[in-house]
Amino acid sequence: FTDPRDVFAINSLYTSLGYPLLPGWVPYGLDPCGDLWHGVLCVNSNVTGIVLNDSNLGGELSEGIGSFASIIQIDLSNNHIGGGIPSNLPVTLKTLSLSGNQLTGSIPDNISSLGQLTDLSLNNNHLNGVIPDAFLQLKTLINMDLSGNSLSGQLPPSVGTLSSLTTLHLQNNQLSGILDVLQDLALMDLNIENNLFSGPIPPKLLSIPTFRRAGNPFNTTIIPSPPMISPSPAPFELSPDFAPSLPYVVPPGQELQPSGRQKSSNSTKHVKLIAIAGLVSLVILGLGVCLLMSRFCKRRREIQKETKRHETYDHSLPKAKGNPKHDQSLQKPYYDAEKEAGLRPVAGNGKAQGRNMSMNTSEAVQQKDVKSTISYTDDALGSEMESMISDVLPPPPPPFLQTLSAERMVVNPIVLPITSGKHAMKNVNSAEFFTIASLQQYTNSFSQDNLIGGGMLGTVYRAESPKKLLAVKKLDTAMTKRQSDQEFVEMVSNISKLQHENIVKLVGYCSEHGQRLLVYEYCRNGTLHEALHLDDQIHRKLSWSTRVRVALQAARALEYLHEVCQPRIVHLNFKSTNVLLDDELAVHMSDCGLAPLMSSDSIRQLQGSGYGAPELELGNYTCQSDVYSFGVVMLELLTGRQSYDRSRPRGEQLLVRWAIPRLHDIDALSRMVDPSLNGCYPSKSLSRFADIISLCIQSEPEFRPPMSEIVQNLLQMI
Ligand SMILES: Nc1ncnc2c1ncn2[C@@H]1O[C@H](COP(=O)(O)OP(=O)(O)OP(=O)(O)O)[C@@H](O)[C@H]1O
Repeated sequence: FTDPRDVFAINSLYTSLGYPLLPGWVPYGLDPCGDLWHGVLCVNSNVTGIVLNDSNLGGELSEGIGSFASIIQIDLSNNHIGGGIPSNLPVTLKTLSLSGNQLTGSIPDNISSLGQLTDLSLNNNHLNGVIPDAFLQLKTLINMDLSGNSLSGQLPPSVGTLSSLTTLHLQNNQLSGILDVLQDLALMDLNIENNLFSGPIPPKLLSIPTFRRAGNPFNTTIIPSPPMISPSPAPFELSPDFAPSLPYVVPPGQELQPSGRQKSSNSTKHVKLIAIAGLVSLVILGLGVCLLMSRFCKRRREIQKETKRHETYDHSLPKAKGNPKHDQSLQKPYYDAEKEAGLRPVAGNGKAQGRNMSMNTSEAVQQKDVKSTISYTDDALGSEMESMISDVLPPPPPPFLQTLSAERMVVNPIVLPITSGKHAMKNVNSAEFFTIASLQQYTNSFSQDNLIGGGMLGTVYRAESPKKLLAVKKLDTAMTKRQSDQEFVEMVSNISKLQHENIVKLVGYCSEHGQRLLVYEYCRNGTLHEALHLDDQIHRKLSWSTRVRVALQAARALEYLHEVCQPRIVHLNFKSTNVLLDDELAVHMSDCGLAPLMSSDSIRQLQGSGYGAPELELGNYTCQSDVYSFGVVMLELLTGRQSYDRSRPRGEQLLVRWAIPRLHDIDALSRMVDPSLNGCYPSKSLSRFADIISLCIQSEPEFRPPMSEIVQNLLQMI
């Protein structure tokens, strides 16, 4: 008979996976080895492996798998397993492959106990949080793949002790910091693409046979080496993170030497290649500058024409802009500024023009302030010029064809438009373009301290810009890769047009180095989910009338998307975590206009969360699907229960299923009200609230009322 510890472990796994149909497997089976369960490898009476990759498994992994006595291989890759990674993995494991699932949460600390592990594949899941500092004992680990998740933070120091590691894949995460910790590893294959690593790249990494690193904002710091002032100096030394995007030209006859102390021919070749790439970038940049300048000239001519027209036909000023006086004051500064700055459209060298531009002090200060976050309006030519100058030709002097002095020189990170496609690097409607460097600065390199939370689409950070507090949503690359640059900018453009007091305002966006981020106004009081289920202090403030008001404001936001916007917008992810609250507990709905990013997987996840309307299962969703989700949020407000709560008894886990039969029975209804309200609600109001819910959560979408009707009903209650 199979070892009882293995029997217990495999049965608990079978249960948590939801008893999938697998040849030979039976619930509570006693002899998986003897009964030849499919995918179960045994030696005598011990389970040594479970290999069920690509088996269409769902459910979750159970903590019980820690009981396997001598298992050495678990391969459950390419299934649909959700939930977290168990915190007590069997210590005998050599291979753990959970890639291509829907695992969430963070990598557990207890991987530190897997002292015999050789292969770890957790790639292509939804893991988030930092990589734990838990690799000290993993001396036998050869291959590690954590790519395609939402891992953030810096690489922990113990990664540097993985002495057997040859393959490390970390691409498509949100990892940040420097790479020093990797420099002494015996890596043959390193992929760190599409993260937020910053430079400099340790020189040793450049000799890794396969080293892929695109899509990281490595800084462009150029630091001449100490030998510059020593008796036998190298001509100059470039930091090895000398990115192709840095416009630099190698002076003839001079040799580039990587900042590593030994000069290997390999790395010299590398640097030469990089220098050539730099030259190409220079040409592209030059062309870009000319293009921008010619655009600027064209725009200026247009504005001059427009102004003339306005001067002649004052009545043609748009009414919305208020009185003509105000409009004049709007127009004047940029002409004055232009005059004072001595700016004239010159088709020639925009660089020199930018540098020679004389500015009065306030303009200079203004230019400094707007370096990364320049506000762009069609009217603000001066601002556009500043934007061009600071985006394309940032001070200090551009490093074009420039020989380095013996002094230490640091060129601030230059973010060039080349990698971002022609649609990026521009403000879109009211949304400012942010550089990734500026967002890094505002979020302290996307530090854990600034991490607010994360969801299906990405991770949200608190960002302190000089102007105000912001929330930066760093979109998961796995979610955004389906969208082209143009589609992304169009999406930003659409979101930026949403203007409603109950919808979170999009302040700006960033699309650089393969990363896409959305920048929103910051809401201080968290989400309705937190207020209802996590934060006792705010929960106490949620009186009945406050709840009705919250419902009304959320309803108004959805009404706006469905019935005011043209074309109408389906939110598709309406839930209490997307109802943000401000200091006055007023609603600011988030994630509006992000439906184009939702994959079928995320929609499936939505269903599991208890908010998804039944028709989502068939891939159909309309505004009426939002109405259903709205009904679920109203249920949360009424009951104080979560839409799906695993900790409750089976029949009560799914809020809708539990609530439906109770909504029409007065006694049952009063019993289901959030106990924290202590009976403080008008019973008439309660039953009207329940009636609206019943209408919203009907399974037939066409029977659900439009949001405007719900708004009216809620208004009457108030
Ligand atoms: N503008 C904001 N101001 C303050 N906090 C915010 C803001 N936007 C999001 N958050 C916080 O970040 C958390 C994560 O938000 P996000 O939208 O990424 O995930 P979610 O809505 O919880 O889940 P999902 O994206 O899967 O629907 C939210 O729960 C909220 O606490």
